[in-house]
Amino acid sequence: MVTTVEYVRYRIAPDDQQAFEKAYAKASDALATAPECIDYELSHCQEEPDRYVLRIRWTSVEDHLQGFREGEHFPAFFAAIRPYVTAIEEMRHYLTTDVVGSGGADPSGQADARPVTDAKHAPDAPGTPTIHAWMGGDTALDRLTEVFYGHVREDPVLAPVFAGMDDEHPRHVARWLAEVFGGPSAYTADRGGHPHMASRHLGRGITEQQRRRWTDLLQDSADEVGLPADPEFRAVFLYYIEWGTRMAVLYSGGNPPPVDAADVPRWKWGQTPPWQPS
Ligand code: HEM
Repeated sequence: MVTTVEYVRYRIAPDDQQAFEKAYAKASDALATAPECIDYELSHCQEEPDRYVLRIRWTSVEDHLQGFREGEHFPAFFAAIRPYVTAIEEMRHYLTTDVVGSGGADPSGQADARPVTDAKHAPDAPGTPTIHAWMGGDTALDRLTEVFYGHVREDPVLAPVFAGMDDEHPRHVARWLAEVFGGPSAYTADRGGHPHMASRHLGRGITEQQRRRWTDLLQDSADEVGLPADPEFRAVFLYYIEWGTRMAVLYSGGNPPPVDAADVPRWKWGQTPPWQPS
């Protein structure tokens, strides 16, 4: 399928690069919720470190220029990146050609590439709502984690593990889950991203019994707050939760994976895209 890809090339001085990346982490909230944006990626040049390339896949050039630019998400996006507009060297739309494919590298051979990142998940079809949007966005996630950690505090298996829990913990986990499920990158921008999340589990020695209770209570809470109950959503939700809790156990154990090895994983619908009447 032919797709519209926008490339924006920037030259950013070393002193401005941290602020630039932070600005884009903020701006990406708008991209993550814009129905015209399929996905995006900001890359930093290895040979010439003052160069960056932003790649955005749009549902069409018109959807970008009319839909997004004239829509509700653009003001926040532009406010974040406005200081860098003069640093743009090229901004163009390209159409993909038939030359596309995967390389010969074996992803499973990159054992240390854990935890998985986008690279292992095929993108959703254009126009598919994000999992985050499907489940009701940040409001639904806040409600979910509030109810869930309420149960955790009362649970004989989990209460001791969370005895020192910060009152803000439910909100932080909600922001993490939002990012995993294709919503805003607030956890990365404000909370330290994957390294912070992973390091919060180090040395905790989470047992299988605790892990299983965590997943059970989260699913009970999903029912209680009325998250969508369709098979496709619940399958992909549990896919992440099962993987995430098992990763938490690995991080909490004696030989944890490196905490800074990855970005926040971005879950896609995969085998079970949402069923929508045609
Ligand atoms: C999908 C599974 C999981 C996710 C997404 C998750 C998410 C998180 C996040 C984002 C934090 C850091 C919050 C912050 O920014 O401060 C955190 C901390 C923590 N997690 Fe997990 N976690 C998962 C599984 C588990 C499991 C299975 C346990 C134990 C049974 C656990 C125990 C803890 C504890 C004790 C903390 C520190 C809480 C505090 O002191 O405030 N996590 N988790």
